[in-house]
Amino acid sequence: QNMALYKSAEEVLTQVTTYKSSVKKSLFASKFKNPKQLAALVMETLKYKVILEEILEQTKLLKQSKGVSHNLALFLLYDFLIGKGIQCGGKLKKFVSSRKSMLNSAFARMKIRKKVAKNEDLIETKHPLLPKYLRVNTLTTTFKKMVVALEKDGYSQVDINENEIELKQFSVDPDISNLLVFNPKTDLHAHQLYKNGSLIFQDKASCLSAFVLDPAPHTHVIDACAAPGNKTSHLAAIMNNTGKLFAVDRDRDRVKIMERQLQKANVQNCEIINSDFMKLNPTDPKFQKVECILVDPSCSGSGIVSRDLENQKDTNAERVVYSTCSIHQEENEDVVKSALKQNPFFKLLEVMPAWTNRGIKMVNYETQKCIRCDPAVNCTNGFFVALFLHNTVSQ
Ligand SMILES: C[S@@+](CC[C@H](N)C(=O)[O-])C[C@H]1O[C@@H](n2cnc3c(N)ncnc32)[C@H](O)[C@@H]1O
Repeated sequence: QNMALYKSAEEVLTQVTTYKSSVKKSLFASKFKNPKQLAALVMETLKYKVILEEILEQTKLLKQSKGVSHNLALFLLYDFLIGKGIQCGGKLKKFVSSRKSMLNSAFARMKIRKKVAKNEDLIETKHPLLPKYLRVNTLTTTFKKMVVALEKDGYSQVDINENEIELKQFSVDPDISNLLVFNPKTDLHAHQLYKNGSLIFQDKASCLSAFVLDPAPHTHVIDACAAPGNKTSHLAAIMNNTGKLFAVDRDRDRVKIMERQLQKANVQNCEIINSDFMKLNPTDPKFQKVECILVDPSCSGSGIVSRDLENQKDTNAERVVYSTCSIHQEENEDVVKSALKQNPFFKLLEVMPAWTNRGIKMVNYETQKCIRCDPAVNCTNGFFVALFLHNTVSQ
């Protein structure tokens, strides 16, 4: 009895760790008869996940288990060591109780090592700090001038792992041009180079969208969900203020912020359009030369991409980037799949082949051509980027 509790918790965690859903959504979708009990077990176990993983590793528990998965073992360990005790009988209870002393002593050793008396003190509340990324705005300065200015100010350029950068040091990002990496505690908000628009705070993940779209100089580009304009000014920098940028956003307040930001960044090739992108008329003559579109919506629940791409039957769009700051498959690969289904005249192009963290492969769809970012793996915020190319365009 109550074996179903652990099995349901295992299902929830598997959904979450394979990026299929969020904790809340998969708890909600679970059919387990006592949702409160399930939620409590899942949430409590997640709090201790890091140390439970350590115990799993040290005791090599999974090597001795038949039919107990990694995720299931986490819940059993939580309940046995920290929670209410194992809440079921049968195989699972036996699995744990026959290893009682080994587990208890591994847990005791860990507490001594970490110098904690209470279980609560084992909870990892601190997320690892991400490095601070600043993009050099080539519309107001050059990369060389920026390096000289920073060095003059006591910063030294280093060539080390992004996690090891100290205060007053910076490195050049190996993937994205004109991106500098600083220690997480660096604060340049009061610095002249930030105030005059030469340095723009922009996480590496967020720089990937414009970098991947990579519009050639003189092209016409739509940034469909543009405010507050970080990617817009990045696009303008890549195009060196040539061609034409349409920065669209439906939120008036955010558009106002964008106006200021674009001015500060010396963006000169941009027309701001305060509108729902879906309501734009794709046959409007002013969009006829549009070749590239960047879609960076706050939430893809609206299925915005599929319809965006459909709209493009009437324009000349060749390259479309879809990016999100979500790690969930339903907002990423699932959206890409349905966009491709509805728009067979677009195909996926491989984004940054050397990037190892790829999109989740889906049957019949090459979603591994997309890329993902993960705080733990890539030292950036969570992110997803897909690049679509019109079939008629050669790569
Ligand atoms: C993630 S933010 C964009 C961030 C921006 N690309 C940047 O890098 O600074 C999403 C934006 O999409 C806008 N948005 C969402 N749906 C939209 C739609 N249908 N038409 C226009 N803007 C939309 C929101 O108002 C919000 O400002």
